Amino acid sequence: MKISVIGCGYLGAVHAAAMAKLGHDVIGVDTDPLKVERLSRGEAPFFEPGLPELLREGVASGRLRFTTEIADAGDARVHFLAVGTPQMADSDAADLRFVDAAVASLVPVIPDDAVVVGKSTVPVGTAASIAERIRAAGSGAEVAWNPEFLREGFAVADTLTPDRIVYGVPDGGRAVEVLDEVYAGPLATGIPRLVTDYATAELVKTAANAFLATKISFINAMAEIAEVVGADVTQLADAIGHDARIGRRFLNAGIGFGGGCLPKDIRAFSARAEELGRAESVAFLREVDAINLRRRERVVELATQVLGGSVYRKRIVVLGLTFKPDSDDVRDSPGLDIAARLHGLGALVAATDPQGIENARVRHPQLPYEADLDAALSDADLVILTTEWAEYRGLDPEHVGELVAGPTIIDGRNVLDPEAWRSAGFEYVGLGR
Ligand SMILES: NC(=O)c1ccc[n+]([C@@H]2O[C@H](COP(=O)([O-])OP(=O)(O)OC[C@H]3O[C@@H](n4cnc5c(N)ncnc54)[C@H](O)[C@@H]3O)[C@@H](O)[C@H]2O)c1
Ligand SMILES: O=c1ccn([C@@H]2O[C@H](COP(=O)(O)OP(=O)(O)O[C@H]3O[C@H](CO)[C@@H](O)[C@H](O)[C@H]3O)[C@@H](O)[C@H]2O)c(=O)[nH]1
Repeated sequence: MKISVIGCGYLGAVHAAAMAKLGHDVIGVDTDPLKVERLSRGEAPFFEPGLPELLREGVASGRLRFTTEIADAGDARVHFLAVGTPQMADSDAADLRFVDAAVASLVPVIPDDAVVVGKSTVPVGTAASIAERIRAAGSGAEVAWNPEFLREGFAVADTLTPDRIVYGVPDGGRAVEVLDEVYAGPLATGIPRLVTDYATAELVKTAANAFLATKISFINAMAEIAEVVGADVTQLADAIGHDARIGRRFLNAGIGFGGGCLPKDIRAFSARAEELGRAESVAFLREVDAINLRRRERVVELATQVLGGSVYRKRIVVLGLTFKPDSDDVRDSPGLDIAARLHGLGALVAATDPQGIENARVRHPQLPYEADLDAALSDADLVILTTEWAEYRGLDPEHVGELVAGPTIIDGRNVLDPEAWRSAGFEYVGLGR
């Protein structure tokens, strides 16, 4: 089937390449000419494991093309909307200007039998209002909402073999049939598919991210208590996680969640609930956000403590600037935020990351970056692990001990073996343990 994907960022580029892998004829549309140029050469414009191979394969097969011209996508049967929905600069609400612009550019170039499929994460009510706009413009194109649940770092596998596929569709339309054809490959393997209305589909996505964020803040709240009484939050998580009703996943306490999704999505949900007169229904999400942001302050507090009362002029190496490993994404990254806070307090920060330095530099040009890990560690008074990249988890404490000036490490993700670091002469500080 001929498919277009509008917006080729972390979500859209992967979706476009995955649709080509499923055998479809795909055109990706993005307003950023540099991104389109790189994608057209089969190169990934960001770091995502497995994506370069998929892009190269798709472009070489002739089934995957990219353009800046929306008109080039006019003859596609299905148009996936995958543009960004960031937080507004001056409020918690989602900024829908890219969605609005994408729809406005699309409507004049598509025929009446086209299906416009939203994948971006939007406030509940958006799909219905887009459908209304399309009708008002005199187009017969149908709108469906098909939220995306991929995780960065696992985006390719999550797209090709998702846990579930959700369609929000209008009654009596053709979208279900068309989407079943798009996803025939994954559906044939037995992946659950749920068909519902627009509002439910939009809320499924928002609710999923709200639940995940709540789970992380719950365990971080337990970490705050554990810190006071000398308990170990990782053992607590293991113990409660054995209860299948609770589950161990997403119970890793540490410096909290970041990224281009969970933080802005819970805030947008709160803002939308307020508009709907239901602020109190999700008031707990404000607390989830507050607990999460407190973890960053806590790390600065711990750094100050272990350095004898001040970080001023102390050499601190921050290991990890991306919001999670196996991604170059630094949007709302706790590690980068902590590095910037410490720098602001006069610490001599060495900020390092295997993939994120380039993006971090754009957001925080004032920070000193050091790409070489050993050079970053040299003469440090304090090491802080902020992103659990494999190379940081696998650090040899003896080797690090030879490089640093002061053997103290704050394990912001609780992923290191405290005993191994203590035996190498380090003061090991975990979060909530
Ligand atoms: N990143 C993820 O892991 C992920 C997962 C699930 C859902 N989402 C949701 O998907 C959406 C996109 O997120 P992202 O992380 O890919 O964002 P992104 O910023 O990486 O990508 C958005 C892309 O859209 C392009 N764009 C903006 N306006 C356009 C227009 N009018 N026409 C064509 N292209 C346009 C931008 O140039 C950019 O390349 C968001 O709603 C997000 O919440 C993201
Ligand atoms: O136990 C945990 C698990 C995660 N995190 C942090 O939470 C953040 C988000 O992690 P993750 O959810 O794996 O990353 P994303 O790629 O942002 O994916 C989330 O956001 C996407 C965009 O909406 C959704 O599609 C995914 O389903 C949802 O998991 C990261 O900073 C992690 O370090 C923790 O602190 N503790």
